[in-house]
Amino acid sequence: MTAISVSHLSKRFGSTQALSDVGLAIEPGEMVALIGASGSGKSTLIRHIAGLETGEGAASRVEIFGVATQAAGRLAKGAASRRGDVSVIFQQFNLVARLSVMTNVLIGKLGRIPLWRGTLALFNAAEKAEARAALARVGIPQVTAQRASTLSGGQQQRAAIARTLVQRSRILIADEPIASLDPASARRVMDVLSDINRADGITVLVSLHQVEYARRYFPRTIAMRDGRIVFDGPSTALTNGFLSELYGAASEELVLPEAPAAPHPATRPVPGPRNRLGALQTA
Ligand SMILES: Nc1ncnc2c1ncn2[C@@H]1O[C@H](COP(=O)(O)OP(=O)(O)OP(=O)(O)O)[C@@H](O)[C@H]1O
Repeated sequence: MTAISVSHLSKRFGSTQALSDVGLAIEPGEMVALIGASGSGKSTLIRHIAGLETGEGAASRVEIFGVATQAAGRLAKGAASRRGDVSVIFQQFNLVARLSVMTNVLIGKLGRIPLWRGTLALFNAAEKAEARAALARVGIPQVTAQRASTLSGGQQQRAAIARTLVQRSRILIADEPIASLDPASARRVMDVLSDINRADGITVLVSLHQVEYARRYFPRTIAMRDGRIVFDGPSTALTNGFLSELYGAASEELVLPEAPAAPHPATRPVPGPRNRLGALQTA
């Protein structure tokens, strides 16, 4: 059964056509990159898949594991119960700053931020052990008792991933999770996402600006431009030459300057000097 199915999804904001007849299908256990220049519609598509917005048009439809979460511009009955299957990590605002990391992770058990905020008393020992194990799994066991506001950007992303593990969602969607991270932190976050995809079979969809990360970590890439999907296939096909064909001048936003048009740079060093994150070093 398909994990994420989107068909004929369109969305307009005023005069901006943010999504135009978008269709895609992602199978369980896939790890898929969603790339595109700024404003191409990545976040809007993610919000629709997550059930945070509804599309337009009689034929528009989003299904999660075969169950419609929205159709013809309306949230479907039972959509709320499907939300637990999908965790979304945003670039910022993933954690409640003044709560401990532990509490933030345990919030995954509730699926929402509790009104009572700030107490661990409602969780039992097994749940706390699960949260600790999740934090160890993402490589930050030492921050368990710290306030979320004290974490670095990369640690915040990893704590958000730990919360997803505790929530036991079958689909993890991350919207630009590495956009504001230094290259080493970005790689750690990507390594954690790869690990939970491979080891736990969690379906992972990640939006990115930088195609180098898509090539390195994702077997499949979906590329958007002006609200449309312009490519959906193996990331190895996204050579710099092909990206230039797809995006024209906008490809500069996606490709490291001077990066080689290698089919799979994971096997080759990338000598590109800097992108907006800084120097991207090879692993
Ligand atoms: N709530 C909104 N109101 C008006 N316009 C919006 C709204 N949300 C998105 N848009 C517009 O829709 C288009 C797609 O935006 P979206 O945020 O999906 O792009 P994106 O690919 O995620 O960009 P970025 O990489 O910069 O985050 C943009 O032109 C944006 O300005």
